[in-house]
Amino acid sequence: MNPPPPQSVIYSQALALLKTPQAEQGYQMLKQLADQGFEPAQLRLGEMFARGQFVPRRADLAKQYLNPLLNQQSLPATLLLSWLAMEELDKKECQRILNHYKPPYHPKLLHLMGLLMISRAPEVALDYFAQGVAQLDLDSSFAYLACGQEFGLQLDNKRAQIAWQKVQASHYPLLQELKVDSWQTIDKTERELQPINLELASQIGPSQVLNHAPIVVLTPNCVTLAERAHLIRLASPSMQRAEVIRTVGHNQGQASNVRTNSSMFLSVKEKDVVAADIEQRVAQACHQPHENGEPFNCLNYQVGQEYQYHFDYFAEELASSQSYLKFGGQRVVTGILFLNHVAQGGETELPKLKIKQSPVPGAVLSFHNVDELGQPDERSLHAGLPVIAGEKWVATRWFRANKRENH
Ligand SMILES: O=C(O)CCC(=O)C(=O)O
Ligand SMILES: [Fe+2]
Repeated sequence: MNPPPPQSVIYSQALALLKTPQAEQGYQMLKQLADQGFEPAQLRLGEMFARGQFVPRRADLAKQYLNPLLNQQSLPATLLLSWLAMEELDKKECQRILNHYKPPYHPKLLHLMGLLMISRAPEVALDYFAQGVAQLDLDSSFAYLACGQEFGLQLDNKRAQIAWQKVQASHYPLLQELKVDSWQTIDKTERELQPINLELASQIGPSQVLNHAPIVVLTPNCVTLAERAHLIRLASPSMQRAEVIRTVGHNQGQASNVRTNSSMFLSVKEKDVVAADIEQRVAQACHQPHENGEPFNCLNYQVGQEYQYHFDYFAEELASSQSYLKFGGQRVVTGILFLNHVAQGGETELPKLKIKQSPVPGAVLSFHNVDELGQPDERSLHAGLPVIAGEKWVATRWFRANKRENH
């Protein structure tokens, strides 16, 4: 009798089957391997349940498969578990997972841990980025310089030089926001990394009220330069010509002249622990429950591109709106996070309220799309005006009336 094929062979067969009509068989093979303790299968199944690939999304099952891998110092398991914890607003658990991973740290982890700390304790974040720079990591290099600049921190001469060489040779987003002569550099001795502490207070605001009834608010300083660059980097690979869900006379999801920019939802496929953290800050700035929010819709406008006057609420008279309304109800509040400085044009205009807001990098503009009775409010009419010079990046979050079931 032939010996059974090695686990790695069964594993490859199972993965191949997932993409065929025999997906169920592939899933059962994976499950068996995972239950036998085969780590690649545990990781793959954990990721499938975390992201809802091939199977319905189930955070509890994802955790069941991924948690044992923490003891093996698995980087992907650490990243997935910390992202799930952050999505569930469980900062303590996120902290526990990240601190479970012991040095030497992977540069990707150093970068993400730094980003999680930057708006809470920038000097702690800087130490994480510095170690990423020592490993010649591009993301950490940008974040090191950006963090030093934004918070007026002193950088190590050698590290700053290495980081600058690295980013200069790349097309890093927001590179032009780095001001080469603004870093204070000295020779610094290496400091030990402090454990991640996500409970430190993070300050948002104070907000500026642009209109009282209906309320329109601008909240500056919600997101740092390094975080803005990170969001753009996450969104970039999947940007495509924007689709407008509902425009009268257009089929749902069809590309439209109302909106000439490109867009993507930063949903479970692209999201990471940092994006999940920033989502929560936007919810805070909009005074809305995080659970009611859709994932970020990231928009990019090149010169001449715009998003013409429109409403964000679902028009109840349209049949297509009913399916959107079923999961969470109406889009009651819009929060627009400005990700960069636009050289000219690109203002967000609410013409009925006489508001024309130029993008303020890192700020959130929020307004209500419904009135006190929850009915669509036409005063929320708005547009993203054409970009005249430069380009424009925003990340929009729409908050529903209720919790969204299928996040
Ligand atoms: O880009 C803007 O200023 C407006 C974006 C917008 O209206 C939206 O995302 O719904
Ligand atoms: Fe809008």
